[in-house]
Amino acid sequence: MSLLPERLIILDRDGVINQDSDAYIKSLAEWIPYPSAIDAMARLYKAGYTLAVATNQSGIARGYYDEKTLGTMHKRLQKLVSNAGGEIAHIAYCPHGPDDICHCRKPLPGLLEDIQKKLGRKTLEGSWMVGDSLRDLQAGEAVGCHSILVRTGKGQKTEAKGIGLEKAQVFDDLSAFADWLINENPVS
Ligand SMILES: O=P(O)(O)OC[C@@H](O)[C@H]1O[C@@H](OP(=O)(O)O)[C@@H](O)[C@@H](O)[C@@H]1O
Ligand SMILES: [Mg+2]
Ligand SMILES: [Zn+2]
Repeated sequence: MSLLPERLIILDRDGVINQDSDAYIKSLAEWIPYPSAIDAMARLYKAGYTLAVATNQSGIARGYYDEKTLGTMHKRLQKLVSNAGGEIAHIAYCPHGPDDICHCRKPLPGLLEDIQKKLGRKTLEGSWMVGDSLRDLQAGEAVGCHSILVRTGKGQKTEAKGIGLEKAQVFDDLSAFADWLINENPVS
């Protein structure tokens, strides 16, 4: 596994890996992955990238579901990616709500710092943060990540708002970003 920061891709979950909902993703049945995203994760892994996930899960603080249920979603995600030949090195989540004043709720960088520590990285400078919301990109930029906005989930709305996207590259979905990273932008 490469320890080069540019070989680390940190993915937002809802709206990037799986369908999002304004009513939150409250159960395994509601967790519906984008098939092309699972395939893209496996392709990136096979191309030598390390994958991690950083996700806000305020639905826990709001009482919509519990950490056990969230765990079933993440077990399913890990299995799907592993069956496709990939692997997720770490899934970091924030269970808090907006009023909990934690350090891990994006746009704060706490989840990414957790990933950095867990993966034993010196820096995230030059790593990739892929999200559908501005707060995902803000969390990444706070620790020096390249910003990748995808148009799935809330991505089209984020793009239309046009705020804070000066440093972002925009792709239709995770698969299109994977194509670009693997085929057009060979990393040393
Ligand atoms: O996109 P990631 O970070 O993986 O997860 C987002 C979810 O936790 C939920 O985050 C909520 O935001 P608030 O937490 O209520 O501000 C809403 O945007 C929901 O629609 C969304 O499902
Ligand atoms: Mg999202
Ligand atoms: Zn938190």
